[in-house]
Parts: sequence; C-alpha cells; structure tokens
Amino acid sequence: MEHLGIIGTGNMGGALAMGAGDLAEVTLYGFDPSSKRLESLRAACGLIPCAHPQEVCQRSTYVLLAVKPHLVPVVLADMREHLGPDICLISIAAGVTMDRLKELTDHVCPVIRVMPNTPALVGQGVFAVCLEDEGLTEANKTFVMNLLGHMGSAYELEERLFDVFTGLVGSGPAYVFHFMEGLIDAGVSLGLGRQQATDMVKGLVTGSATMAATSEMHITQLKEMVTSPGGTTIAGLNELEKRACKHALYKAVKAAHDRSRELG
Ligand SMILES: NC(=O)C1=CN([C@@H]2O[C@H](COP(=O)(O)OP(=O)(O)OC[C@H]3O[C@@H](n4cnc5c(N)ncnc54)[C@H](O)[C@@H]3O)[C@@H](O)[C@H]2O)C=CC1
Ligand SMILES: O=C(O)[C@@H]1CCC=N1
Repeated sequence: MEHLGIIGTGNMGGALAMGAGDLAEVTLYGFDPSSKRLESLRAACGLIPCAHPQEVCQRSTYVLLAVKPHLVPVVLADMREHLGPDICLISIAAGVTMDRLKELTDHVCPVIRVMPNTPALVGQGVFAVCLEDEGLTEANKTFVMNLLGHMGSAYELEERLFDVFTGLVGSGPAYVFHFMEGLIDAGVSLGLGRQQATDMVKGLVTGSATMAATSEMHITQLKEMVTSPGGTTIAGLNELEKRACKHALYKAVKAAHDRSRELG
C-alpha cells in the first residue's frame, strides 16, 4: 500500500485525487486551507483530510504539491523539516524547475516534476514526467508512471521540453474549450438554439477526436476526407486561414511557453 498526500486540492490537485481515489493500492491524504474542498474529496474519493502540510508529510510516502507556482517556496519552507529520503516529492507547478525544487527542499528528498492536464478528471489526462533526479528509485518511477497511466497517458519527457509541453498540453484543454465556445457562438449567430448548438459541437469535437485517435489515417488525410473540391468546407477553411488561424495557435502556445519560463 502506498500513501499519497496532496498539498493543494484545487482544480488540478482535486482532479488527481479523484483519479487516484479508485486505486486499491493507494491511500490518499490531503491538505488545503479550504476545508470545504477537503470534505468534498473525502466524500467523492475517500481522501483523508489532514490538519496541516506537516501531517501530510508524516503520513505519506509520496507528496504531490499542487499549489500555485508562487506559493511553492512558502509551502516547501513549511514542509521542509518533515521531508526526507523516504518521501518522494511530486510537483505539478507550472514553470518551477527541478533545480529550484531541489534547492527549496535542501536536496533531502527525491523529486519528480510532472505536468498534467485537466482531462485527468475523466481518465484521459496527458502527462509529462521528468525522471531526471538521480535519487529516484525504480520503485518511485514505476509508482508514478503507473499512477498517472491510470488517469490517462504518461510520457517521460526531458525537462528542457517542459515549457513546450506546458504551453501545448497543460494549457491545451482551455484552447479546445475556447474553440468550442467560438463554434457554439457561430451556430447561435446563424440561428441554432444555444443548447442545440452546444450538444452538436460536443458531438462534433468528440467524434473528430475519436477519429483522430483511432484512425490509421494521418490528420491531414482526415481533413481532406471532409473537404470536397469547390465545396463548403474549403470555403470555411479559407476563411480560417485568411485570419492566420494556425499562426494564432502557434502564438498562443508560444505565449504560454514563455509564461511558463517566467513562472520558473
Ligand atoms: N489547472 C490546470 O489545468 C493545471 C494546473 N497546473 C498547476 O497546478 C497547480 C495548481 O493549479 P490549480 O489547481 O489550477 O489552482 P487552484 O487555485 O484551483 O488550486 C490551488 C489550491 O491550493 C490551495 N492552497 C492555497 N494556499 C495553500 C497552502 N499554503 N497550502 C496548501 N494549499 C494551498 C488553494 O486553496 C487551492 O485549493 C499550479 O501550480 C499550476 O501551475 C498544472 C497543469 C494544469
Ligand atoms: O494556466 C496555468 O498556469 C496552469 C498551468 C497549465 C495549465 N494551467
């Protein structure tokens, strides 16, 4: 049985608690200043609330840090005395590097840096995992890859690519929802009811994503399948590219990448 403590049970910490909660071999602990969050996770996934971060450290073999990046130094300073070689620290804070995490923990415990995304909540997260700390055991690596694999797809990734992954995949669900919102508004503008348009766009995105995930065909071939010569789709695609849609996506990912660097 492994003991996993989560410090900060907001959007992402909460999503990971929910994902880990149904693993028989994991007991979950958590601390958050919001007792409401802790109580709702106790009811939803059996997380055991702790009175302070130190108690989480005392009860856990893995401690997952899921507070906002600017709070990482403060929270680690509080926990520092209770960390040691038998606790593996997992940080999901955007931008906070391995070097910084090692420095903030005085190099007393092994550290794993992870970048998740919110579809973890429905078992379809995509995770980058940095396993570069030489103090990690094979058991640490296996535990974390299995834990995250249970909530989606976990990829071991060199730390130098973490800002790219954060800008693309960590932030990515928001781009997809923004795109969906735009399509729904377009449908409403042209006369569909909002609920009708919402249901239709959800079906559109789920169906297209399933095709992309399961088809043998390349993404470009899937696009060509829809695009009849002289037809409706090419007329729509031409409008998107007149507005440099692909370039806008590049700029969005680049801005998020740059912000991830700054946060570090
Ligand atoms: N939301 C997302 O999609 C993703 C977030 N992340 C990272 O996850 C971390 C958390 O982000 P969110 O969950 O979005 O933020 P959030 O604001 O939803 O959650 C943060 C939680 O930390 C708690 N907290 C505040 N002070 C604390 C303290 N001193 N000790 C313990 N807990 C404290 C808050 O009450 C809150 O529940 C950030 O570092 C972010 O970079 C990473 C990938 C995706
Ligand atoms: O917006 C953020 O800073 C966090 C990190 C990746 C997704 N959400």
